[in-house]
Amino acid sequence: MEQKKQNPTAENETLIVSRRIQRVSLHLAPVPRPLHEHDTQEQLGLFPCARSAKLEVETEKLSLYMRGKYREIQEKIYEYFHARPELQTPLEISKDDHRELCWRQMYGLIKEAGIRPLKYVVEDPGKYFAIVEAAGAVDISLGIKLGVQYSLWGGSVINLGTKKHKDKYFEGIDSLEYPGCFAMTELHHGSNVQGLQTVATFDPITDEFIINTPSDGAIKWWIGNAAVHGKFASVFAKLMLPAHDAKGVSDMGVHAFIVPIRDLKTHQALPGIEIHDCGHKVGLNGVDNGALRFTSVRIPRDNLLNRFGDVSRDGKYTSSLPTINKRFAATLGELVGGRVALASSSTSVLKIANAIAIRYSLLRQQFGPPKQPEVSILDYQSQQHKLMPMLASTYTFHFATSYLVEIYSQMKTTHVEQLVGDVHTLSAGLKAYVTSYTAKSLSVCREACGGHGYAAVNRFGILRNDHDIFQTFEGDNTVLLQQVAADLLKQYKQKFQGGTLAVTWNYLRESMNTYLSQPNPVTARWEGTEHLRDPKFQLDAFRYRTSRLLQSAAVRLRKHSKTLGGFGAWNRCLNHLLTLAESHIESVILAKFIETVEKCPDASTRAALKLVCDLYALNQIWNDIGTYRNVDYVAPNKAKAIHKLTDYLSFQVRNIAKELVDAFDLPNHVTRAPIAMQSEAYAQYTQYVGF
Ligand SMILES: Cc1cc2nc3c(=O)[nH]c(=O)nc-3n(C[C@H](O)[C@H](O)[C@H](O)COP(=O)(O)OP(=O)(O)OC[C@H]3O[C@@H](n4cnc5c(N)ncnc54)[C@H](O)[C@@H]3O)c2cc1C
Repeated sequence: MEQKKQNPTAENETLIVSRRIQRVSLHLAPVPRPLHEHDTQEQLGLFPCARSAKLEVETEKLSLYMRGKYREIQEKIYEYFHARPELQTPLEISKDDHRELCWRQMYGLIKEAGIRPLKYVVEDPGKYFAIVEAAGAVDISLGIKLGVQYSLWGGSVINLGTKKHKDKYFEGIDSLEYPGCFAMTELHHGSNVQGLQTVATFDPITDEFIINTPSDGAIKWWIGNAAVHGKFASVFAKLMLPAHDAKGVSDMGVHAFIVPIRDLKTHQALPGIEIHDCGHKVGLNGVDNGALRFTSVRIPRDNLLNRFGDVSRDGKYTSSLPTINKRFAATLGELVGGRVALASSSTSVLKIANAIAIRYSLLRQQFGPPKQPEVSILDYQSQQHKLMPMLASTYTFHFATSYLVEIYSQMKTTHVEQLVGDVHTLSAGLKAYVTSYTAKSLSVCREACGGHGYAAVNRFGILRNDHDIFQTFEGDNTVLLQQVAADLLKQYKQKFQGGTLAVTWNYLRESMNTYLSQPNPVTARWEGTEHLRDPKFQLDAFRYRTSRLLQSAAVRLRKHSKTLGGFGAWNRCLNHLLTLAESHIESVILAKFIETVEKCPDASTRAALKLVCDLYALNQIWNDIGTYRNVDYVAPNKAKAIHKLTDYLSFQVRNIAKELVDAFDLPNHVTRAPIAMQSEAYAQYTQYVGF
């Protein structure tokens, strides 16, 4: 076919356009990385810039910077299970066998490996969370079973009780002589704890409390450790005192009581206590969840966990806190440790999933240029798009949850009051944000590994099923995010009343003012890489979004409450409030990551973390680009530049993905999936199937 002749100007223009496209595509084209050393980039038609863009990362240094002082205890746990193959959870296992195995795993950790979790709950909470995280990496059921025994049952005794309770129960709980449960949820009430119906009525004649389940709706449900192993339960019930006129009783609100549920020697259920098994679950079948009904169960008055409220021998109630609501808030406030543990354990699950999906994607080859070797699937832009921002998020979560652990530990060991609000809101927010993200990512990882991702031995199915409930227990995520939003609105109100802000909210003081001024039309057009990779631009953008959401939520709530009342107005704005809470958590996560990057002493590690941080930040901004465009915070040219740079950063992160994943320090006997065994992957996999 005869080619049309172009005039010289048109030819010039075509040349210019094609050069521009070529320049742009330097950032966008998938850059296959040959697995065979003899293949050169040129043979594969690669861009020369690709390799020079690769950063040098020393895995060991990066890993040290990340894991710091808790590396040793985690390695001890991994080693313990590596040396005891009979304690590894097989893929196919019945519910009852899994429960028994999970008990033996926990027993082994305590009795053989000599780990004393409750001691750390008190003295070094960071170490305790590291133990739960490592145990969860071995089997998520084990991590949760430990959490029930030490954070929930042990934590309630330590944090809600007083010296007499610690003296009597500490050693038994730590050594597993006193396995116990945390019995809060009922058949009819989970999230709404103040709606619980179980009652504990004081009997002044015998100096006892009588625990009763007044209706089927009040049966304690989902109680971990209750179906098989528990001997005690901390039972949450409404405390009822005989009224002064001896007619009827007064409801003093929800309190916690230690109730023995099984005989210490015979292990039989005690009189008045009916125990049933909640049955087979979607996951976590190593944990024995049970249902409990109490019929006139008598316990000594001393069994009231009396830190925030007490009853004297003559039936008088005393408390340092003036109202039921304040006591309730103080009681629940003491239980945030469970959320901290879930946020860091969820990050650990995400690391395992990342490690499997990325190692496999580096190894797996499909298609390639004509007559050339096939390329690794991680060289496809689409695969990078699925996995690299996720890897960046995993890093940000690691440092954000480490920060949470740090301030939680500070709060517990130094009793600094100022930290209480911060820890409460950040633990609720991070638990909700991280667990929701991980739950979604597990499906993405499975899909990213194609058919082999579906083999149970490659772990995604088990991780997904076991982890899924992280979104619900220790506080449903939607409910927890509302606590974050409520706290933000409280802080917002205080700002205008000149009050002080909690540490993590301090940024609002400045960014609210920025929000009230119009976005700058000049900076809205800046698109240079240096500007887009400037932490100030990134953090300002995150905080601007949060401030804007906060300001508009406050206005809307005020408007709707006039006609709908407080409850109705809240519900009318609920989705807005949830977005606000997530946006705030993202702002905190980014701020912490930027700080971590800046503090890193080693230059090459810092450069790698900076790259990861930029990808996290720009990807988030791109995900919310509609919001930024709507208010002209970002002009169209800048939006395009952000998109291009995000893809390019994904590609750069891909180039150090192996090192980033190796720095998680997860040995093969912990990741376990044959497809994650790098050069051994296919051999391990075929061996598993029986070849
Ligand atoms: C495997 C497992 C183990 C558990 N272990 C224990 C244990 O050891 N001890 C214990 O006491 N409990 C335990 N639980 C219970 C758990 O803590 C509760 O399931 C959880 O608190 C959520 O309560 P719920 O199930 O009543 O959900 P609901 O509160 O009924 O929530 C159902 C849905 O309604 C939505 N919703 C509820 N309220 C609101 C609102 N205000 N605004 C918007 N949406 C709302 C939620 O987002 C959710 O999607 C366990 C549960 C499971 C499944």
